[in-house]
Amino acid sequence: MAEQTVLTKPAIQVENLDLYYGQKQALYDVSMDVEVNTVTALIGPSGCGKSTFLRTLNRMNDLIPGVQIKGTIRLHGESIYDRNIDVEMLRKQVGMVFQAPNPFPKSIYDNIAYGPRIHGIRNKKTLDEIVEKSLRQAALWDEVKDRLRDRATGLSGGQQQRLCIARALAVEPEIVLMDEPTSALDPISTSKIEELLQELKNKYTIVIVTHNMQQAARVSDKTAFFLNGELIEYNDTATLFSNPANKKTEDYITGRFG
Ligand SMILES: Nc1ncnc2c1ncn2[C@@H]1O[C@H](COP(=O)(O)OP(=O)(O)OP(=O)(O)O)[C@@H](O)[C@H]1O
Repeated sequence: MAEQTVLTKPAIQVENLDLYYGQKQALYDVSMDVEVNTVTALIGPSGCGKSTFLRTLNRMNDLIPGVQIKGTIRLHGESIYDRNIDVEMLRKQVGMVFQAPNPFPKSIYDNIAYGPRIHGIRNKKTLDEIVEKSLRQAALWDEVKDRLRDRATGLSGGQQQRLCIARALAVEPEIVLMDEPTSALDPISTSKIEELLQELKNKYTIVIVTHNMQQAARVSDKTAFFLNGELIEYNDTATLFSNPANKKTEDYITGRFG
C-alpha cells in the first residue's frame, strides 16, 4: 500500500507584500507561509516592521489613515484584501491580543461574552458554556470561577492578559495574533502565558511578535527575522537560532546589534 502523506496547507500565505504609511514604506516584498497549528515568532529590532506585518494579517492597519498595501495575503486560499471580504468576519477568524492587557471596564463574564453576543449568541446557557470553555483554555478558570461578576480591571496584569486571550478565543478564531503579549508582565505571568501557547497551538495557529529572542526560542516552531521592513530569514526556530543562513540574522541573534 502506498504510504499516505498528509498535506497540511498553510493557514496564511503572504506574497510580495509591500506596505506604505503615506510616502514611507514600512514593509518590502515580504513573502511567507504561516503553517497551521504552529507558533510563529516575528523578531527583529525596534521599528523593523514586526507589528506592522502582524496587523496586515487581520487588516488592523485598515484603521490607520494613509496605509497602502500591495501584494497578496491569503487565508485558506482566499485573498483577505479582496473587495468582497467581510472584515468583521475576518477579525473573528483571525483574533488579536495586544501588548498591554486591555480588558473592557465590565465584569469578567461580560468581557468573554462580549464577542459571542456581538455575533448573535443570546442564550444564557450557551454563553455560560463559552465563558467557561474560553477561560479554561486560557488557564484562568480556576482563578476566577467564583467571581465572574467582578470587574475584570480588578485582576492582576497577568490575569488580565489571560482574560484578553480568553476573550479572543471566545469567538472561536482559527488564528490568534499576539503583539508582545508578555512585555508588560512579570516573569511568572510570562511563563504562564508561554506554557499556555504550547497548549493553544494544538487547536489554533499563533503568530507572536516578541522583542525577546529567548522567548522566541522557547515558544515558537518557526521564526521570522525582520530588518528595516524586509523579511531577512524565515525558518524552523531551532535552525534559525543554531544555524542561521544569513549573516544579518547571525549578527542579530548573537547580539551584535538591535
Ligand atoms: N501609524 C503609523 N504611521 C506612520 N508610520 C508608522 C506607523 N506605525 C509604524 N510606523 C513606522 O513603520 C515602521 C515599522 O514600525 P513597527 O511598529 O511595525 O515596527 P516594530 O518592529 O513592531 O517595532 P517595535 O518593536 O518598536 O514595536 C517604523 O519606522 C515606524 O515608525
